Amino acid sequence: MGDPGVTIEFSSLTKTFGGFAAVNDISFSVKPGRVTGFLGPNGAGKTTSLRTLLGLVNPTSGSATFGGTRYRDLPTPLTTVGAALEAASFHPGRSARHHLEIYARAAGLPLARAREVLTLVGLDPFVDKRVGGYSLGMRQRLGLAYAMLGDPRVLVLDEPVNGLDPEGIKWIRELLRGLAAEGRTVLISSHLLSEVQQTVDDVVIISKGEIVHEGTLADLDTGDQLRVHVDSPDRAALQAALESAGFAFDVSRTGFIVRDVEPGAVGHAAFVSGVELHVLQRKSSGLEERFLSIVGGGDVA
Ligand SMILES: Nc1ncnc2c1ncn2[C@@H]1O[C@H](COP(=O)(O)OP(=O)(O)OP(=O)(O)O)[C@@H](O)[C@H]1O
Repeated sequence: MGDPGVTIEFSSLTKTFGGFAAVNDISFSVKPGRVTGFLGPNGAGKTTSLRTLLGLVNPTSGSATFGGTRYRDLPTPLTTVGAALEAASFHPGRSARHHLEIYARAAGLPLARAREVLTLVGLDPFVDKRVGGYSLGMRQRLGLAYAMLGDPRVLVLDEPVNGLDPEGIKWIRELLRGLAAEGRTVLISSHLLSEVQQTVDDVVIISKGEIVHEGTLADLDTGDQLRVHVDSPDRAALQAALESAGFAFDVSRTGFIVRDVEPGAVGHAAFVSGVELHVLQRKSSGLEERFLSIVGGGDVA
């Protein structure tokens, strides 16, 4: 795109509703050229943060800006920021093309742009169908088409993967990665890390209105704890072997989960104690588990 791109800045943003802090003093930035996942359980404060960013809610204190400019002060909002906050907010009686032509006209864009973005999101066969008959996944695509209308440098999408089938998830992943590769800033929210983990470069995790983690997806991965599942026909002997090796472990229904060691070390400890093993396995990456441990289970609304 040949420009430096736009950084989204949340700076000490707080939003209270009648004394309750839905968002409490959050600060983070979202860089251009990357897809950033804004993650947290239901009720964590994601939507409130995004609505404040888009000027739909006034902050109690602090700010959320696009390179220092508030949404409402942007000279041409539709060509700077494309947003999709709710999948279901389109009039059911109108067609997708009708909707987008109205928005295109209001923004002074060529009407043909409506058809172009509908084609981009794969709704071409349905452009003249009433939106009322659309599935949730189709409404998601329509929301994305609306967001893309002004060919914006920034995309802000609330739960864009929700309602999409596996093929749709793969499609949106490729689309968003392509848009970021063009130097755009892409911010997407989700309550599940697993839903967006193949899409995002960076993650910002919010829980109970506060930022509890900010970094690359890779940071989150390497922070993962190494765990080994081990079991023996003689569990008492295995437990004694683990204790004498000084390992930290938990007893599980299916044996023992040993923490912070390689499988080889566990196997060796069993071998020197003469204990037969029938399970010796590194536990899977557990990125989602790490996410859940960071959000501390969160208050699920
Ligand atoms: N207008 C409002 N008045 C009072 N409380 C609100 C209002 N909007 C949000 N809240 C509360 O603020 C908290 C954060 O809500 P928010 O919708 O931002 O969370 P979220 O992370 O987007 O969750 P979800 O994924 O369920 O939308 C919740 O406890 C919610 O009940």
